[in-house]
Amino acid sequence: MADAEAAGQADAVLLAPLSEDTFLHNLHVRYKRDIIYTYVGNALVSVNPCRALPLYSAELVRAYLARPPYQLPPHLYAITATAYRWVRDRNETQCIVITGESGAGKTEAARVCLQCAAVAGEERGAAGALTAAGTLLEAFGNAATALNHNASRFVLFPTRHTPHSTAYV
Ligand SMILES: Nc1ncnc2c1ncn2[C@@H]1O[C@H](COP(=O)(O)OP(=O)(O)OP(=O)(O)O)[C@@H](O)[C@H]1O
Repeated sequence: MADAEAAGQADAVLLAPLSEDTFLHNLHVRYKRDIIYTYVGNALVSVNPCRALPLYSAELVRAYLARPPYQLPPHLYAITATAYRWVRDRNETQCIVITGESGAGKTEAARVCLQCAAVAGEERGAAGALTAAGTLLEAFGNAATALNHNASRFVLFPTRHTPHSTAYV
């Protein structure tokens, strides 16, 4: 229980009182424990850790795919798994909107979402191919700026088509 409290509130909507101060304090508490994802209702806030954290694996993708939303801690996998289920089960096109200032981690977040979708679709080698394609595009289209040593200087509009004939962006 004390541990859960020390980890902050997983969904900022449940903060009492909810204010800018308590919201930022909650993100800070979680960030100090390497918990970079926090829900705000059905949106996800991600804080750039600026270092590699052991938060990503195919096993974890499968765990998020196997559970309903909100049963596991906030994660990009939960967002992507929910979108994937809507594509698979309801044949509805889904769009994941990722926004933030330069260097916030949008490109990394998009990569995580696409890798999750590749694992979800059981496409062998797709996750690796996506990473390789991203690295190649970034070699031509990225540059260092004051805010980000690897800033995207081009527009990337990844669209993933599934056997269900819907696009996954
Ligand atoms: N989840 C993460 N884990 C570890 N490092 C990260 C993560 N997200 C971002 N970073 C680090 O921050 C850097 C900047 O992230 P990224 O390029 O994704 O930002 P961006 O929002 O796409 O920036 P820009 O709009 O300038 O292109 C990355 O090169 C990486 O070093």
